[in-house]
Amino acid sequence: METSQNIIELNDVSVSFDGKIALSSLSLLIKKGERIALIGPSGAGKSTLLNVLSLSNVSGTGNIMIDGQPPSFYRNRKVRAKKIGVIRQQFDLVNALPVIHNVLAGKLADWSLFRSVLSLVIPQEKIMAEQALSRVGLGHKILEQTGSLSGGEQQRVAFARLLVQQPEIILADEPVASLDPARAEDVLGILTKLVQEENQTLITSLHSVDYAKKYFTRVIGLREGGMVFDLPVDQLTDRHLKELYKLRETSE
Ligand SMILES: Nc1ncnc2c1ncn2[C@@H]1O[C@H](COP(=O)(O)OP(=O)(O)OP(=O)(O)O)[C@@H](O)[C@H]1O
Repeated sequence: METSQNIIELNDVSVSFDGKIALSSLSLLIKKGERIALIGPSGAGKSTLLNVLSLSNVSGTGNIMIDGQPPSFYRNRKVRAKKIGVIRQQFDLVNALPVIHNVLAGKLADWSLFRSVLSLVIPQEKIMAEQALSRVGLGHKILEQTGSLSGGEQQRVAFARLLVQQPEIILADEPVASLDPARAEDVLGILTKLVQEENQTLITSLHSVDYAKKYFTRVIGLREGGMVFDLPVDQLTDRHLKELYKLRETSE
């Protein structure tokens, strides 16, 4: 029998900055294994929603439960890192270090400080890093300086780091925004394949509707902090998209 456990539950979540609404009374249930694309015009609240889900210090109102637990349960970095992994557009890699160290940084939450510092000299768990890098097609670049890699390769290093971290939920904010279309497809293809292999839950903000349709199972349209639609990808129509992206009528 299929279990339909909600790994994320948001109830009536609102966030505003200086009185301006960024998220407005958002309620949302997300099941384990879903691949969700957040789409919508600039300023719609996509990044704010991802920040809320990452349990960053976003102040707002409403209720959040991650795998049945409130945010306070995840205050400990180790506990949080096992549940939630984040990929950002700028990858958050240390450019001056070899690739292997950036990949093993995925283990930092597990390791003692001593071991983490030691890993800068004697790479620990090298096999684990090698395996993760092979899975993203970068097994041959393990000792290269991270900053010398292309943008697409650096994003793959960030994925390898997540393979080592093994969070249950992956939040990705515009992971392909800085890549050309061929590399963007390549990177999204790898990310969504890994997520399926690992049975993880993926929530990604995207500007491309085509990528949302091709790589994700569910699409949520946000506009001005509110939800315009929440659909399985195969039910998304041009009418939904027109409504989502329409330019605001001016009074002129
Ligand atoms: N730290 C902040 N301080 C003030 N206002 C903010 C802050 N973060 C977001 N906002 C505002 O909240 C609203 C939602 O922004 P958000 O970045 O979540 O949108 P987005 O959909 O991710 O946009 P984009 O596609 O351009 O990245 C916007 O009006 C934005 O200006």
